[in-house]
Amino acid sequence: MSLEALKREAAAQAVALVRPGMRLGLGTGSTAKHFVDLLAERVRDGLDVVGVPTSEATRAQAERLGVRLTTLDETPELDLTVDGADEIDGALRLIKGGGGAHLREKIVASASRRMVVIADETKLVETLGRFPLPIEVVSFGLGATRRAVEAALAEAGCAGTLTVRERDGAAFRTDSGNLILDAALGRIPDPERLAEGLDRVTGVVEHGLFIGLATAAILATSQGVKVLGEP
Ligand SMILES: O=C(CO)[C@H](O)[C@H](O)COP(=O)(O)O
Repeated sequence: MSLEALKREAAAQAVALVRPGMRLGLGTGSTAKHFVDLLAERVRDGLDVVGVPTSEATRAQAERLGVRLTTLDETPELDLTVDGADEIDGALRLIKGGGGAHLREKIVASASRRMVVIADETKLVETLGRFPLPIEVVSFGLGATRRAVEAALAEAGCAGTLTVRERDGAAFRTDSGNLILDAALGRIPDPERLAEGLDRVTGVVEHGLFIGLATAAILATSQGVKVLGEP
């Protein structure tokens, strides 16, 4: 099976968890895109749900496909968020933000009773950190924020380089207009400690470590679907 087929399979399993009347968080990325596609098919068949998109890209896709949308202002509590991830460990800790949407993704997941991660098997790791950790920062004071982030990384036993994310030769801007520092660390020995350290840095808007948020992960493998946690 191709990677794309595995992602779609994980998305299909997650769509099966959706019940009429649910308030959903709609994730961002290529795997979450399959989920929104498949959800829209069920909506066309009469399923009544409402969703909060985690990015402008997901908003555009859901609107185009006729999935009814709301906001966290109108609907501050959600039943289920389904989203992809860049890395998942056995304790359901995640790295997210490869698409630069982790700020809204974390807000939406935090407002949700359950967060189910969908991914292909390549995302499951022993130790987080092979994927560069995205850290969203405000552009004002970037040099000082960068130094404070480096100190937080060192304090948490991480070594590596920080790169300002670019796209098409210019600094990448998130949906909220901020910059992203990608931290290439190789491994993160203590994700909780690093998350706490980064949370304390003024100028950091949000980082891509999701700890204690995912309640389950649906991982599509070439041998079938593997589920971690309680979906
Ligand atoms: O966190 C994300 C976006 O900010 C995505 O969920 C993550 O990058 C995974 O994307 P994909 O399903 O395309 O591999």
